[in-house]
Amino acid sequence: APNIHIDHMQQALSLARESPPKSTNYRVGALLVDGRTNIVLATGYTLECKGNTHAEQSCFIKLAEEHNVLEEQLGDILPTETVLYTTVEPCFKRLSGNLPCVQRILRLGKAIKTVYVGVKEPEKFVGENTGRKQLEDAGIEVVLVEGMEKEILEVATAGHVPES
Ligand SMILES: Nc1nc(=O)c(N)c(NC[C@H](O)[C@H](O)[C@H](O)COP(=O)(O)O)[nH]1
Ligand SMILES: [Zn+2]
Repeated sequence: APNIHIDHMQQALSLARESPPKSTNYRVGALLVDGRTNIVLATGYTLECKGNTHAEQSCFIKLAEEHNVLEEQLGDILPTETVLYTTVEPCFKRLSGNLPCVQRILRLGKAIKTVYVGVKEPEKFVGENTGRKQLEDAGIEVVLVEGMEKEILEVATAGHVPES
């Protein structure tokens, strides 16, 4: 039977393929979905929105613009069972120093209850990603969607120089 989570993760992977390759980040795709209706509320990919933006962040920026609110006010707008799909798990630290997506998700915890991820973040940039525990400690469920790891990582690292 078609798995709705695989369907959404495949859609997120298609979005990731739109991201311009860069050696200092990953090409990621993300979706915000209404968990009750499975309606897609927003899509995003790395560097979609202006500046050095992440896929998850681009979803939030676009929705905030659409509803004419600040990003941190989206908790009042989003359905209370909102689900985030992201091909690579949300960042907990960014080498750029920009606000990590785990923090962006935590402040929307009133609405975002579940995060589906395609792969854990590789340790290349910031070592082990400890974001999953931060989300779970805040009552946000993090679920690994299995089976797409290889293609997600190929897309994510397309901008990287092959390891010598
Ligand atoms: N989940 C996730 N979505 C993204 O859209 C993206 N690019 C990353 N990447 C995580 C990686 O740790 C950071 O890209 C580096 O730490 C560099 O930080 P910047 O991206 O320059 O802020 N992770
Ligand atoms: Zn991020």
